[in-house]
Formats: sequence, structure tokens, C-alpha cells
Amino acid sequence: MSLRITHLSKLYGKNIALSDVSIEIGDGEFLCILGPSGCGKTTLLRLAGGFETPSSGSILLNDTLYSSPEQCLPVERRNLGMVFQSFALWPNMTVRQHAEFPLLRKKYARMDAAEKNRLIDQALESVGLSTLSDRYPDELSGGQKQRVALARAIITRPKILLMDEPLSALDAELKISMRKEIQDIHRMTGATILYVTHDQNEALAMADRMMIMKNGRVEQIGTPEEIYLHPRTAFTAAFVGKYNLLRGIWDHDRFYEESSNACFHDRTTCSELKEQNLFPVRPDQFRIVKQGDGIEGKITNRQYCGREIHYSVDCSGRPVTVYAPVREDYDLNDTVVLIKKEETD
Ligand SMILES: Nc1ncnc2c1ncn2[C@@H]1O[C@H](COP(=O)(O)OP(=O)(O)OP(=O)(O)O)[C@@H](O)[C@H]1O
Repeated sequence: MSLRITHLSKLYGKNIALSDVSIEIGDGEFLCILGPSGCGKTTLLRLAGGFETPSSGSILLNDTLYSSPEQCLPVERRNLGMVFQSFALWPNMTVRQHAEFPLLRKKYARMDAAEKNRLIDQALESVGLSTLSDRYPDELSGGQKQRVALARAIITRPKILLMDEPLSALDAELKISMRKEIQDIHRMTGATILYVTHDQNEALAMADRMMIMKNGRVEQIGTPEEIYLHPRTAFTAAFVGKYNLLRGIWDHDRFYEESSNACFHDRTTCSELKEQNLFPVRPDQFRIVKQGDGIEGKITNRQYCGREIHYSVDCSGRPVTVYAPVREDYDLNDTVVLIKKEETD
């Protein structure tokens, strides 16, 4: 059951919302679509759901044509479930009635009441709402409302689940516990999930693969490890890994930083970034010392974060971010040297 998206583009008038996107999503795969506001994430999801018609390109589920400029399979024939940021619950319906709602469609008219009740019980159980089934939305917390939306989305056992920023309305702690619940639902249903987010931590934590988008185009596709440890573009490096992008000259595996005498040895930087004379270094890959061979700078900001301290360091007019262990404790305006940790550090 692979979902094949080929050269997909969407124009609104002259505005290019999506441009030449291609990806094959495997059966049961959890794909996170990640990018900043306006990069085309929701447009891609709406095209996959059949709410929009592509300007060019196609979407196929196995050999069934879902979408092309000429032909679009209606939403109700796509066997998919959807969860949105806004929950989209009806105030006059109970939790149980929400879960039941998709079963009221004509397609399920012949299903007997006992079977429907069994499916509803199962769906409510799987999202932990069995005891709240008679409550109305205004009697629920944000996390419970999002669970109702999840139960409604999975009740018909869809092959594909489309999720558009489902956790963005929740507070930080609840987000983390709901991530685990979504992973549980993924394991339980085996559904292919297309999950839109602009939160890189959410994507890194849950995805089998991530698709990084910018300005309607794909920047990079890969596993969380590939994206985090081996970004291939400056945008991916800065957006996902919060890398500092040092400028300088590469000579094979040696990088000479342009504003200092510092030379760094690195074997992992990809050729695309080397060609742009860039060296990506994550904030946790630097060490701060008082003296040494590295990049000199001055501490301009300091944030104590419990396990580590986040510093902004001004290096010849360029800001560099460093996350250092609390034992490397410096004050504002201290003059320091940044050296890069060895890979085994
Ligand atoms: N119906 C529409 N008519 C015109 N332009 C649109 C329409 N829908 C989206 N766009 C434009 O297409 C681009 C992509 O929008 P989209 O909603 O897909 O972005 P997004 O990545 O989901 O953003 P966000 O994270 O803010 O939701 C934006 O420039 C947006 O203004």
C-alpha cells in the first residue's frame, strides 16, 4: 500500500504553493512533513486528502489514481482519517457520538449495531476515553479533545491518517505525552501517517522519515538521524539541528574558518555544504575554553537551562550559539575560545 507522489505542484493564481514534490511513502510508514509557515505543508496534505486538485503531477495509492489535474478520487472513497490542529469537534455531540460519526455514512449502513458499538468501544479504549464517553467537548481538556479527534479518525480503520499540526494547540507537557499516544496508535493501526508539523523536535521524535520543505519545494528527505546528523542543505542544518554555519575554506577534510586562525578537522560534512564553503557545527558540538586554538569570541548572552547553559557568542561580528555543560560556566562579556569537540567526546 504505498502512496506515490510524483512531480506534484499546486498553483493558486500565480502563487506557487507546492512545486515538483516527489516521494514514495511506504505501507505503514510515519512521514513527518516539516517546514516553516507557508512552505506548503498543508497544501500537500490537502492534495493527499482530495480537498484540492493538483496543478500538475499525480498521487497514486498502489495502482489507484488518487489525484491528477484531470481526475480526483472523492474524499469519501480514499479510506483515510484526518486530525486537525483545531480538533473540529461539535459542541452538541458527546465523545461517543463523535467516535460514532464516521460510521453513520451510507457505506456502513449494513453494519449491525453490535459491531458498531464494538468498534466505538475499541476506538475509545485505544485513546483512553472509555470513562468519558458521555461528556461534551466543553467538559474536556485540550488533550482529551484531541483524543476524541483521534478516535474519530481511526474508527473506520483507515489505511492512511493525515494529521495537520494535531498537537500545536496543547501545552508543552501534554504535547510530549500525546506524542507517545500517537506513536501507540500508529503501532496499533499500522496506518500510513502523513504528519504535518513545524516543530522539529516533534518530527525527530516520531517520524520514520522526515520531509523538510521550504518555499513549496523539498529540501531533504531522510530518517531523523540522517536529517539531524547529516544535513545536506544550509536550510535543513539551521532549521532542524540549529547548526551554526561557519564560513571558510575547505581543503579535503580540513576547514579553515575565515575570521580566525582556527582549523577544524571533519569527515562528515557533505559535499553540497563544502562547495558553499560552509561548515555546520551544532551548538552542542562546541566546547568553550579560556584559551586555545579555536575561534575567539565574547559572551553576549547566557541562559541557564538546568542541565546545560546556552550561550550566544559574538565571533568577529557573527553570532554563534553554544550549549555547554554547567561546569563550563562563563559570564557575560567574558572573552572565550570556541573549540570543536572530537567526535568521541
Ligand atoms: N486557497 C489559497 N489561495 C491562495 N493561496 C493559498 C491558498 N492556500 C494556501 N495558499 C498559499 O500557499 C502557500 C502554502 O500554504 P500552506 O498553507 O500549504 O503552508 P503551510 O506550510 O501549511 O503553512 P502553516 O505552517 O502556516 O500552516 C502560502 O504562501 C499560502 O499563502
